[in-house]
Amino acid sequence: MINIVLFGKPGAGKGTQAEFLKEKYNLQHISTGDVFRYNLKNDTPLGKEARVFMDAGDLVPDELTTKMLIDEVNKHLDSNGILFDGYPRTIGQAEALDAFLPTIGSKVNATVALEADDNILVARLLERGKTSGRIDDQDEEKIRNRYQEYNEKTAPLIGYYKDQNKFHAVNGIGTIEEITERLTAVIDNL
Ligand SMILES: Nc1ncnc2c1ncn2[C@@H]1O[C@H](COP(=O)(O)OP(=O)(O)O)[C@@H](O)[C@H]1O
Repeated sequence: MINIVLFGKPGAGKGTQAEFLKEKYNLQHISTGDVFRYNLKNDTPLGKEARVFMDAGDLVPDELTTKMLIDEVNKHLDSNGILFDGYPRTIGQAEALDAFLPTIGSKVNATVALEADDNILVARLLERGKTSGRIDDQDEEKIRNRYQEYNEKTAPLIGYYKDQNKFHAVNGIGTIEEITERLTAVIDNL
């Protein structure tokens, strides 16, 4: 398996790029945000637990998130590899992933980050909020809170993966095609 972590702030374009990368490299795309939203919509026990955190723009606690993630990975053990989108988002989650993947004979091969300026990203999210129906995209305060969560809890992962020589960053500003090309240039060189 080749496992790639797609990394970036809220609104950086991870979901958009994941659609292209999963096709190109025949990877299974796992978006924790999408799995949570599915559970919210269907009002499952997991959805009920996650809702209060998600609606506020807070991270869902690690234990709940990691359990869900492992369940998802276990559904796709026969895949060519996994494109992780939205996980890990804390050092605890990264450590959990590094503990879990070897148990299925696998590892994180690389982390690829989409970089963009906060002001551009906040504007993108507010625009998305007009049509997506996502509560967490409709209120600037909730968006700012997601950035605070990112800065406090997720940004330290850059150092975590740099220490493992697995961190690659690309410029996330440009057309969708330009950014896909930058990402594929990195992945093709792994
Ligand atoms: N790995 C994770 N750990 C904790 N919470 C998560 C994780 N992934 C998603 N969530 C929850 O789902 C929400 C939406 O996730 P996502 O669609 O990836 O958001 P964004 O567009 O902000 O990057 C997050 O704000 C958070 O509440």
